[in-house]
This record gives sequence, structure tokens and C-alpha cells, in this order.
Amino acid sequence: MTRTRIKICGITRPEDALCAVHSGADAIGLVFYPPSPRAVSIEQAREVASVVPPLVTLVALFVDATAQEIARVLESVPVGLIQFHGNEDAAFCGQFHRPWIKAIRIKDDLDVAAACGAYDAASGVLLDAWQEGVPGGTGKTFEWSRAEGRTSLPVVLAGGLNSSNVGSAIKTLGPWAVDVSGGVEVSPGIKDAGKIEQFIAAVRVADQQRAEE
Ligand SMILES: O=C(O)c1ccccc1N[C@@H]1O[C@H](COP(=O)(O)O)[C@@H](O)[C@H]1O
Repeated sequence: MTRTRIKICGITRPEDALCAVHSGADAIGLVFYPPSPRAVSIEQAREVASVVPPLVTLVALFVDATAQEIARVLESVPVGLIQFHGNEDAAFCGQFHRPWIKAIRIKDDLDVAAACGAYDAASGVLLDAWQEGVPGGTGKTFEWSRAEGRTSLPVVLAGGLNSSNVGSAIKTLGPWAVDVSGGVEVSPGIKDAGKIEQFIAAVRVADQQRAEE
């Protein structure tokens, strides 16, 4: 049975990281983008990292940060994967000797295959909704079928997911992983244990249904 990997993003508190991990999350996302209400300092990130057990991936999210800013985080926080969520090109993303994924925001007229193809050296692409002036964490979905068969890279599906819609998202696209932030929150940056558990349970139900098809 394919087990869809689960990333819970925008964690700001150790207790939320522990809740996500104990509920079955595979990855914890830390937002290093100061304008975000979910942004963490290096200190906060280290506190979160200190409770994350081995074999759970810590993902650092950046939006058009400088190489120096990214290097400072990588020196201090045990980051397993970098998520680039801005206009970074593949050469920029590849310079940190760390696995990385690139967010592709699905605007109406986007050629999804070409946009993903520009990052073929990535470990995967994260497909997210597009909204003018907001780089991510929008709580919006996009038409998942638009991404069907457009890339051979592992797909991390994001954008407005929650326990009610993640099952159909998995059924439509069969992504390698799903990523959720706002859909499991009480307020930006503060996660809800019940919503995390429901989200992960919904992913497992969808996995089971796919296995039975
Ligand atoms: O979470 C944020 O504040 C954020 C800010 C800037 C770029 C990305 C951000 N979050 C990522 O956006 C997607 C979708 O989030 P949501 O589930 O719709 O709230 C996800 O990858 C977050 O990691």
C-alpha cells in the first residue's frame, strides 16, 4: 500500500511538533519568512528541532532569502530538506548541499509541465495555490487535476488542504506527500491537536481506499 507522506508546516512551538510527530507526521515545516505570521527565529527553530526524533524530517521554508540568510539557518538548525517558496532558480536552490524541493504556484495560465521541468534537479516539487501578492500559506486550493501527469518528480501537494478535502486530493492526484498548514490551526502558527489527528486519519483512509481500488 502506498503511504502518502505527511508534512505539517508552520510549526512554531515544540508542543505542536510533538503532537504532529506522535500523530504520525513524517515532516515538520519551519517558516523562515519574516512577514509570515508563522515565521520562526533561529532560536525558536532550535527549540522545535530539539524535540523532533530521528527519521522525522525537519523542513526549512524560505521565500527569496539570501544565500547568507539560508546558510545561517543551516549552520544552527538540523534541517533535512529545504523548501524554496519564492522565485529562486534551480542553480540558487542547488548550492546548499542539502536536498531541496521547489514550490510551484498553480496560476490559471501556468504551463505546469514547463514550470516543474525547470527544477528537474530537485528532490520534488511542491504544488500550491496561487494568490496575488501572497507567496504561500493562503488556505486556498487549486484545481488538482491540472497537475495530473505533468511531472515525473515526486509531488508534494499543498494549498488549502484539510481533513475534509485531503481524501479527494489524494484520489485525484496520488501525490507522494501532502502538506498542510492553515487547515490544522487554531490561529496562524498555533496548531490544533484534534485537527492534526483528523487530517492524518483522513490521509490514511484515502491510502486504504487507493489500495483497495
Ligand atoms: O505558511 C506560511 O505562512 C507561508 C508563507 C510563505 C510561503 C509559504 C507558506 N506556507 C506554505 O504554503 C503552503 C500552503 O499552506 P496552507 O495549507 O494553504 O495554509 C504550505 O506548503 C505551507 O508550507
